[in-house]
Amino acid sequence: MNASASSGPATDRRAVGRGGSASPKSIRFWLVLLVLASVIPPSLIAAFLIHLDYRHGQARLERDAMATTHALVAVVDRELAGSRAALIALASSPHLDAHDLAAFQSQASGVLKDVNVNNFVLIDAERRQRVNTLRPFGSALPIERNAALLAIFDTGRPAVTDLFVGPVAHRPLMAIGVPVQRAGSVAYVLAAGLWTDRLSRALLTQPLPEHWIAGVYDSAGVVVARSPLVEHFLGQPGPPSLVRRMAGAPDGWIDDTSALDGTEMRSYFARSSVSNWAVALGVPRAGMSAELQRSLLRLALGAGLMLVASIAGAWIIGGRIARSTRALCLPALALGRGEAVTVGALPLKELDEVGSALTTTSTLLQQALHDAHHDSLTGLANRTMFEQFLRQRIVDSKRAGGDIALLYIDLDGFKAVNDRHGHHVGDDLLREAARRLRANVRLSDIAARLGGDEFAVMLHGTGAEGAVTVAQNLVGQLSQPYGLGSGVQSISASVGIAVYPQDASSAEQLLHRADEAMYRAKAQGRRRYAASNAS
Ligand SMILES: Nc1nc2c(ncn2[C@@H]2O[C@H](COP(=O)(O)OP(=O)(O)OP(=O)(O)O)[C@@H](O)[C@H]2O)c(=O)[nH]1
Repeated sequence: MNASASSGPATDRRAVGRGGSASPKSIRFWLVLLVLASVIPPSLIAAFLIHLDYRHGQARLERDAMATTHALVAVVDRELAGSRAALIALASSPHLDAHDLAAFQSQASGVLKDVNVNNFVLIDAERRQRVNTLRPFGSALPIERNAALLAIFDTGRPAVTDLFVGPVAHRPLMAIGVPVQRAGSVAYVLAAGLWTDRLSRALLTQPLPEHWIAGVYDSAGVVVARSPLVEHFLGQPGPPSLVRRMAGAPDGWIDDTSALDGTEMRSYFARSSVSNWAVALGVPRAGMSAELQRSLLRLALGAGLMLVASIAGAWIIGGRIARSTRALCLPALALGRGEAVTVGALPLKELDEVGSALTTTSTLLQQALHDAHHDSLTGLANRTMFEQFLRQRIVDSKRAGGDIALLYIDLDGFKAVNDRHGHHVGDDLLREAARRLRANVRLSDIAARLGGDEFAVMLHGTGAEGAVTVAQNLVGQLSQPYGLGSGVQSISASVGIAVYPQDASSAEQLLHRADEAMYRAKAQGRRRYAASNAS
């Protein structure tokens, strides 16, 4: 960018003055604001949508977990139902009708191979175990003490025991008992013993998500089966809050229960209608919100990075815009002082357009200034400009010394050219006279058209003697024939000479003296020069 500027922007700004007291914000401020407005609201909306999605996911998970719990109950029930069917079939054995218990044991042992039962026990009304397939027939067998099985003699209805340690098996097991009805009363209770690892294995085969815990609890809330780690928890009472909750509802869920291994869980549970046992499905609470936290963290990181990158970008772009904008200040101020301004290419289109506008305005202004100070016909300085120059030169001369000679020139017989050949020929003659004037003085001298057919030349650093020489030459040059229009025009010129400081002390006086001298030359017969009276 090129711009001529003689004083700093601060001075000019003071000179121009600014209205209003609120300080305007920088382009960087607005760009950063734009970035914040573009990044933060969408990020908040995204966070809200993620949270909404999480809530939907939670609801879905709850439905899935509840459905899985019921499915696990069905698994347990299926296990028990299979055993009960085998029991009912066996209870109708003809060997029992015949009280042939040896044959019955043999039959029961045969059935064991085909059903998911570990042993059969036959209990008589005296509470004695009469058959136990774990022992050969005839072995000494204990008195049955399991209350749930013994109650069948009174209720006549099948029953499922809680977990107990079998007196023959010597291990934790559960049992299903059915009545063996003979002659309208319960003659025997036939029970099937089930090792609980069968249930745990059944739980293990369920496709549960990682860290989910499935547990089967008997009616007393004792762990009957568990997946995983049943070996650590079998026979232990379940978490008290869960056991209490399970006792009060057929199904549901409970928060804040601690699993037996200490994990914070949300536990979903459902009760089996067959056994009065319950199945609980523990879902770690940490896992439930971890995905939400991860998503929100990812979003926050992404938004943060985007924010930092965008603000950095806005800062850089804002800086470029600000620099380019400020680069227009000096040319604009120079333009205000009337100086010629040329603004080079700028990196931003709009600012480049402003720069071009400044250059164009400067060109127009220079043209207007030129027009205001020059004669439009001849291109010479006009009277206004000539007088300004003259005054300035006299000021300079007063300080630094030196003569200024002023030649006042008037064409002789010009009116006749106009009258005879028309104004356009007169104009051409004036233009040619101006050209001859310019051509016959130094570049440092100033030639002007003062009006009509009157011209003036200011000779800087020239005294009376030099002025006479120039005047003589100009009379000769301007009096040469002018080949214009249809013919050759012959006119002449009269020149008056006045010299500063001997003839005048001011610009006006000097002009006046030269004008007087010019009239004297006319009076003396034209085509000549005359010097001021004072010299
Ligand atoms: N063509 C033309 N004529 C002009 C212009 N300005 C003034 N004039 C004419 O120039 C003439 C000047 O008048 P004078 O100075 O009396 O004419 P002159 O014949 O030179 O008279 P003397 O100076 O006494 O010799 C007038 O007729 C004006 O109309 C112009 O721009 N163009």
